[in-house]
Amino acid sequence: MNSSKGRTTLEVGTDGVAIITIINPPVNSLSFDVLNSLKETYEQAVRRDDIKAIVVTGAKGKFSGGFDISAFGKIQNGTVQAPKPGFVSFEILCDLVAASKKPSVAAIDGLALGGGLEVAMGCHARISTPNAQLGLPELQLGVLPGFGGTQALPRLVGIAKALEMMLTSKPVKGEEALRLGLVDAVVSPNELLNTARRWALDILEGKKPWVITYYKTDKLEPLGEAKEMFKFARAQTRRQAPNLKHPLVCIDVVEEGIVSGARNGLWKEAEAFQGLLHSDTCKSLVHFFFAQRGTTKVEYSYGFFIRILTRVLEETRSLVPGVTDLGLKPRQIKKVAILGGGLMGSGIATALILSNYSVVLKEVNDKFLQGGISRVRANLQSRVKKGQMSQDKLEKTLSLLKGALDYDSFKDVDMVIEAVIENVSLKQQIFSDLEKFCPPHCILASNTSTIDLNLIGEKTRSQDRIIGAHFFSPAHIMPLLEIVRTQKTSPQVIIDLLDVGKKIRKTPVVVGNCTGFAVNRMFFPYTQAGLLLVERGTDVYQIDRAITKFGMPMGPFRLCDLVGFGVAIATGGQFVLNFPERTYKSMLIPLMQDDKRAGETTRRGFYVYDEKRKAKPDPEIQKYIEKAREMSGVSIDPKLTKLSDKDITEMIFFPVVNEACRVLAEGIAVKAADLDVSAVMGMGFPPYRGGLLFWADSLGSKYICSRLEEWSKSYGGFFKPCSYLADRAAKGAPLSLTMDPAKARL
Ligand SMILES: C[C@H](O)CC(=O)SCCNC(=O)CCNC(=O)[C@H](O)C(C)(C)COP(=O)(O)OP(=O)(O)OC[C@H]1O[C@@H](n2cnc3c(N)ncnc32)[C@H](O)[C@@H]1OP(=O)(O)O
Repeated sequence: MNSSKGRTTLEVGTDGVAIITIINPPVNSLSFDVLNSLKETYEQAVRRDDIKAIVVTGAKGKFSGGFDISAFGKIQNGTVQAPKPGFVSFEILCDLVAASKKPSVAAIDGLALGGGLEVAMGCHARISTPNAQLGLPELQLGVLPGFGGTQALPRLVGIAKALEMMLTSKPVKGEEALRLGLVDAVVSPNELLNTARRWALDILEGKKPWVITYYKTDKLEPLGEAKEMFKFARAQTRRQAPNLKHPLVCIDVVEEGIVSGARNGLWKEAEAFQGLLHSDTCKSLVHFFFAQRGTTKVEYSYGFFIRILTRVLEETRSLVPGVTDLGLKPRQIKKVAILGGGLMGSGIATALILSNYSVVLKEVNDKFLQGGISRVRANLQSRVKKGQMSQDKLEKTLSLLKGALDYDSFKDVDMVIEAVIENVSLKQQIFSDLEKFCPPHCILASNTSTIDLNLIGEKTRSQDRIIGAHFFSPAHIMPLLEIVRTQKTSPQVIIDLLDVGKKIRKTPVVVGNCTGFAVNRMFFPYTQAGLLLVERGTDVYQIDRAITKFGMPMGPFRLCDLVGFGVAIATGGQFVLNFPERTYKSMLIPLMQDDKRAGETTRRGFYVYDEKRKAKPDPEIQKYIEKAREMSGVSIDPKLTKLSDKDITEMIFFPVVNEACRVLAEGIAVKAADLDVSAVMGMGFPPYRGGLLFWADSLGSKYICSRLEEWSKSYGGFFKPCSYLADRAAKGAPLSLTMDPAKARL
């Protein structure tokens, strides 16, 4: 079939129980080699007279993370041939494992996800540890469970719970799995194998039930009730994910099995899996899966190498090039100080204490300090309200937070994150103070979203430990962390912050130092394109509708209302200053702000808001648009008043793609995939489109460039394609093609 990796082993004990172990580090994924080996080993176990019963488990405390996702791409591009439909679900799990005359028990520790759980469900019983995670997350990859999971899970836990687990992709832990009937017992890791062996023998001896999952019916809801559940699930899916087909296909497949029996369901599952595997959605989501895991691999870049080497020579210090390929180990960060208890500072403090870091929160006076601590408490309280945390745990977590009004407690901190207002001289003063009061190993991070880090650290001699830690609001919820490194930031400091980022469950992306870094650079043209179109006659609300239909959580105008016009104007100012040639200077937002329409907080912006914060279009905004149009000296363009949704999407997003190309060309990001992750996690770009540049490449650089050129002739330099984009379009090359590494700014 193919030359993938991994294997299974077979070991027989004196009790006549064979232990089949899946071995394929790091997560024991089910490569074709593993699956073939599993089949062979099982056949052997069934054949051998010295074997009475079978236990399946995974090596090193992990059952299995599911089908090998790296094989998806190989099947899609034809380098590997997919096994025939039903090879795993019928041939291995149904006809070999489940139908065997020897009982099988799955011993589950760590992960049993996707295909991993499907293998376990093929067995006659399952024993797990309390911390094991069991789930079918295939929908997150644009496919459905393809090893029989659509039929097995409803038969073990009921249709309603099975649909929930598949549609949300959320795993359950051992205890909940036991309550649901997904596992038969929960034991500690060191009792796991012995319990499973004994259980298998008990089945053989008739002391425990011999259950074939696919024939089970006791958990299935009656047909009438089931039909209602399918109807409800479809309606909810259409509402929540209108652009996605595969969740609906999954519901159809589950229904087929309920209406026509598990074998028919399994056939439909096998066919549907093959079809979905080749969909654009699956290709995009698989790309995103690996892009997300690739952000922490910040490897050697030639430009960086030269600079570091030069520095080594200059400073005769032994520094080594690269970042994550240097063999450096993250240092242990125990105590972190945060300066500023506003929205950002309190959010960052919340994220840190939730991951057991000791935090000192410093403010300028007691009133502000108490305000900051209350915000942290409120953040935690909302978790209690949602049932994600007990009140007891809240108090324990909060005890990790100490308040401070001076620098006395900074003498043993390992990292400081400054999160005060965006004022250069204030930040410079703070960083000189930090240099005095913090120990020499302490990392000095700033949460600035726009200011140049070299400027912030100008008055210190600690440039090598100054780094940007750019969180997104609300910091305890948003998953992205931009780690901004200057040319002087030491690799060790980057490694340390990457480690903290992962520990607080963020996706860290390392970027270079410039105004707006990566995410805000890409966000800027998003709003600007909206303003340009509106001044020339496109309807505000049609723009927002088209963009939401494309898959963004909200359009540019609803977003402006949410962040507030004050922030929009302040960041806009930075861009006008730094990139004047491509900034569209509209007075629309300042005009509205002058009239105390400043967004959601004032309950009026581009929309009006009721007490429940529900947004409603407001015809009154027309007067501001007319005034802004007059001030810009532009007139309505009839073509722009009747744009299709597709045209709107392209006119808003192609300038964003253009800016992303500049960010790549300048070496602010090292790889296109990092920008894909940043766009999804920082901007809300739909992951099922694979990220900004992956999506752009699906349309083609030539097409994007020609449209931008056409618009730039009619509407000015804002649309002018940058040389990186124009160059790739001329060559017919993808935008994600690796740049010349010598230009990297990292
Ligand atoms: C037919 C079937 O129904 C279809 C399927 O089974 S599809 C697969 C279903 N399984 C999944 O979706 C699980 C995907 N994996 C995950 O969610 C997470 O990796 C995890 C929860 C297993 C582990 O998370 P975490 O500990 O944070 O480690 P993480 O960095 O994500 O992964 C560790 C490594 O394992 C790899 N990996 C994880 N799951 C994998 C899989 N199923 N196949 C191949 N590689 C996998 C990751 O790419 C990463 O590789 P790297 O070190 O080279 O970057």
